[in-house]
Amino acid sequence: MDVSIIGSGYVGTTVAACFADLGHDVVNVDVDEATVEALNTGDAPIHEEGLADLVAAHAGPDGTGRLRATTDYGAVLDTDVTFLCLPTPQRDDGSIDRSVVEAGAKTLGETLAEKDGWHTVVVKSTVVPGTTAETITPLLESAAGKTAGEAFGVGMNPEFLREGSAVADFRDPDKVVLGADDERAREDMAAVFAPLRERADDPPVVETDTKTAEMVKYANNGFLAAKVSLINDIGNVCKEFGVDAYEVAEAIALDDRIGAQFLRSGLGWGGSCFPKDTHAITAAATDAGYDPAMLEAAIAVNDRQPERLLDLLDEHADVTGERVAVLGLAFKPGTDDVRNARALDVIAGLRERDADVVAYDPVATENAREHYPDVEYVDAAAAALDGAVAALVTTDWDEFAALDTEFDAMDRRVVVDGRRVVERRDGITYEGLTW
Ligand SMILES: NC(=O)c1ccc[n+]([C@@H]2O[C@H](COP(=O)([O-])OP(=O)(O)OC[C@H]3O[C@@H](n4cnc5c(N)ncnc54)[C@H](O)[C@@H]3O)[C@@H](O)[C@H]2O)c1
Ligand SMILES: O=c1ccn([C@@H]2O[C@H](COP(=O)(O)OP(=O)(O)O[C@H]3O[C@H](CO)[C@@H](O)[C@H](O)[C@H]3O)[C@@H](O)[C@H]2O)c(=O)[nH]1
Repeated sequence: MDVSIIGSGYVGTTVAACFADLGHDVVNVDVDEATVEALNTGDAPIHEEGLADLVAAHAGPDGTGRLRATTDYGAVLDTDVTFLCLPTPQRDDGSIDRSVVEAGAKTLGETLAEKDGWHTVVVKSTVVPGTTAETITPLLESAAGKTAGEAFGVGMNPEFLREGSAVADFRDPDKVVLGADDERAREDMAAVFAPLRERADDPPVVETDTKTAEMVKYANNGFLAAKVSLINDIGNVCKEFGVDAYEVAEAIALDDRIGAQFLRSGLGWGGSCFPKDTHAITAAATDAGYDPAMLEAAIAVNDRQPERLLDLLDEHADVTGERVAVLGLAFKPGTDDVRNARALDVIAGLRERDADVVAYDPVATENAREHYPDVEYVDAAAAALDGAVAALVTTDWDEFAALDTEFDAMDRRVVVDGRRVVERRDGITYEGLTW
């Protein structure tokens, strides 16, 4: 099929490259010229495992020609289905900012005014329940001067990929959720996903309406964020009793009803999704008249983990005017993304204590520099540890587990681990956040 993707960020680029790989002809539309140029030369505009190879295979001069990019919305006219993959960030009050996705829908609608024949628009952005039917569809209708269900169809297909394993997640999904308010839109979405179903060994497909599909996405992220907050809450209790939360987690994971995933306690969740999505659904629920106590508690527990790490540091070192190493800047390993990274909160706390922060991350330094330009960034963990009075472990990169004699270069060997990466050992004053 001919597929267009509006927005070529983490989701749009991954989905576009994967759709091209499934045999579709795909065009990415993005307002950012550098992104478009990168794709058209066969380069991935973002860092994701396996994405560079896929983009090189299908875009650029040496590609199959099945993937291209443009800044011109007119490109959607030659396609059958358009996926909206535009950002839906958080406003200051926590609620969802729909301005970009609305602007994109309006331009798309104006473009579809010129389309002869049927077209299906699929919202892939994460939007609060009701947005597709009550905001996007009317916007498309008024901009196109056409009626949904007659001239075009609208669907909602939430995305569950994780950063760092986005391509693998897309190729082997736990489920595909197809929300539609009319049958033809549903058929078009099913046709786009048909080759994936074949290749991925028939993952479960949930067919529903757009509002339920929207809610499934928030329920998924809310549940996972709350699961991590619950294990963090339990971990904090464990720490009070001198019990190892990881040993406890291993035992409870044997109960099938609990499961083994998302039980790594520590510094908490960051990233571009859990923080904004828990806030957005909490704000939307409150607005609708319901107080979502569990989701609010999940956010509250998460917000205090960085300060708990710093409290542990205070027990072992006065860091005023002292060099402190921060190991890890990305919100999780495998990505250069620092959006809502817990490390940024930890750095803020260290600066409040007038510490000299020296930070290291294998790939996220440049992104962190935008937040803290005057922090000292080094290109190896050993260089960060050299002369430091304490080290804080803030991202669970594998390479931190291999650190050993590098600790000898510290001025005082205090290690406060927020991610359970470093082994407790002789010669080091070691504190784990929940163990
Ligand atoms: N990042 C993830 O892991 C992830 C996973 C699942 C769902 N989501 C959801 O998917 C949506 C997109 O997220 P993302 O992380 O890919 O965003 P992103 O910020 O990485 O990318 C958005 C892209 O849209 C482009 N853009 C902005 N305005 C535009 C416009 N008017 N027309 C065309 N292009 C425009 C930007 O230049 C950028 O390339 C969000 O709703 C997010 O919550 C994200
Ligand atoms: O046991 C765990 C698991 C995760 N985390 C933290 O939780 C955050 C989120 O991790 P993860 O879910 O792996 O990454 P994301 O890329 O943010 O993916 C989430 O957010 C995406 C955007 O909505 C969804 O598509 C994914 O399904 C959902 O997992 C990170 O800070 C992790 O360090 C923990 O602290 N302990």
